[in-house]
Amino acid sequence: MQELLSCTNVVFHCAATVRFNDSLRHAVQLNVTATQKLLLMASQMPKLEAFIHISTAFSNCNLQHIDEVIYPCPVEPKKIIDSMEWLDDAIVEEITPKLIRDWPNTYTYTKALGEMVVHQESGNLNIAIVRPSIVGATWQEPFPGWVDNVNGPSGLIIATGKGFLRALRGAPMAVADLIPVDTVVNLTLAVGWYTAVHRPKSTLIYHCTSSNFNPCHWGKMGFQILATCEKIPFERAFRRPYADFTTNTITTQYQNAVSHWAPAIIYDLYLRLTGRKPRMTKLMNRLLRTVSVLEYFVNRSWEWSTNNTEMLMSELSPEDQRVFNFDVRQLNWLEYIENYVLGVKKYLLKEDMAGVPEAKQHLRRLRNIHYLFNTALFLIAWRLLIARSQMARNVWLFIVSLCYKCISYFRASSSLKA
Ligand SMILES: CCCCCCCCCCCCCCCCCCCCCCCCCCCCCC(=O)SCCNC(=O)CCNC(=O)[C@H](O)C(C)(C)COP(=O)(O)OP(=O)(O)OC[C@H]1O[C@@H](n2cnc3c(N)ncnc32)[C@H](O)[C@@H]1OP(=O)(O)O
Ligand SMILES: NC(=O)C1=CN([C@@H]2O[C@H](COP(=O)(O)OP(=O)(O)OC[C@H]3O[C@@H](n4cnc5c(N)ncnc54)[C@H](OP(=O)(O)O)[C@@H]3O)[C@@H](O)[C@H]2O)C=CC1
Repeated sequence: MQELLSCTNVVFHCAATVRFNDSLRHAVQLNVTATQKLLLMASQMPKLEAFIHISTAFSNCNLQHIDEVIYPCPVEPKKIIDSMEWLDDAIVEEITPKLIRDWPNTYTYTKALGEMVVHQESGNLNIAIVRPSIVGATWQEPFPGWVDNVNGPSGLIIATGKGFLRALRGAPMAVADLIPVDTVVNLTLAVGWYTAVHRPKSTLIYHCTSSNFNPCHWGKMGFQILATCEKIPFERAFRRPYADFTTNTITTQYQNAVSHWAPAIIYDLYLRLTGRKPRMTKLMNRLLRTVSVLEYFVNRSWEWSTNNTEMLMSELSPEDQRVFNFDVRQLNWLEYIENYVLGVKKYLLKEDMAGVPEAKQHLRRLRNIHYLFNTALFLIAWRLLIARSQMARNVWLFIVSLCYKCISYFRASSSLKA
């Protein structure tokens, strides 16, 4: 502690819980109280030049247009911190929806409270806040496509590529504000420099977002994910990668029943019959729970102003603009998404490119199974219908006699020609 206090020049405060479903108590402890404690610690660092707090562009996701300012919270963070000390878990759980109001989860809510704490308790510290949007794999450094966790889109890319995720409730034309992690790091370092050297009078907030500079939509992103998974498939896929966006509750429920639950149940039945432990319904349950917490962000578009970020870009020398590049206008989304999917394959799934021919062969086998299964299903349904309905029987007899007549006609005409 003594060494940290006496030697630290710049604090980059990234630690947080990013789980959307964390209990309010835990999220407050990590995202609000810990921020307060770190500020207190920072105030005892004589050599400190700058304190950079990492928040999220979604800390005010209850608003549609978000400026680079701190918005007031409905309840004072100090009151929330105090109440967590004496309320028991059951009561905290009960009052959570009332406290978080129109924030979709405890994560975004406590990140907003964390910003307010930074604002209120900055004292004489030289502070800035960086708000990244949805952090994705690297764009350039150390190499394209590097990723090390399943947060944000990465987990859903795996689920899509492996053929588990077939439908996602989302708006294909909604803005997908993804930002590569190396861009976030470059901007954060540049903010550290600017805050330490220029010492702005007030706390500046920097939006680290892409949509203002180079917008992309979920439809385009989803399309490129599928195209890459088709070109360079993941190994041992459950089904061929195919997915679509659904737009209302009924189609979502239909897709969940037919495309998610039915194959999982059938596969588990097959596992049971072959003496193995069923696992697909459990996995599907987990996937759909994950999808349900993420889909809020795929159904809406936000606008973030980026005046401070643009100002910072113009303050950097041409050499620093190159080294600490955060200008996403140069980013080619299709190339980026392809590298992202390949990065997921390599760094998360630990799959080698040498396995691609076998993975393609596996997809061809899955396609044949799919055709066979559909044909069998159709024949069974048709047989049942014929057994029960006179009209279906008549249609069937009509089709059979028509086929018979056609065959007789072609036979007769070919023997006449001979
Ligand atoms: C007109 C044009 C038409 C065009 C049409 C074209 C059509 C084209 C076709 C469309 C194709 C569609 C393809 C779809 C492709 C998908 C791409 C879309 C992705 C969208 C993603 C949006 C993400 C938005 C995120 C916004 C974030 C805001 C930014 C931030 O500040 S926060 C950081 C982000 N935080 C997270 O992501 C955390 C999320 N995780 C959680 O909240 C929790 O972990 C949980 C998921 C709720 C689960 O919690 P539990 O308590 O149940 O368990 P635990 O946490 O222990 O985890 C259990 C296991 O689950 C794994 N896991 C965790 N997160 C994910 C995840 N994101 N995805 C998958 N799996 C996850 C975790 O690893 C555990 O696994 P285990 O260790 O093996 O048990
Ligand atoms: N991922 C995203 O899309 C976005 C993330 N952010 C923000 O970026 C920051 C980093 O997030 P991300 O990298 O995605 O998340 P991770 O969960 O990967 O990283 C969180 C970090 O916090 C540390 N941490 C968690 N709990 C504690 C604790 N009690 N004491 C000390 N350290 C702790 C973790 O350390 P350890 O590894 O040792 O557990 C880890 O290094 C967060 O502030 C998040 O809000 C903002 C916008 C988007």
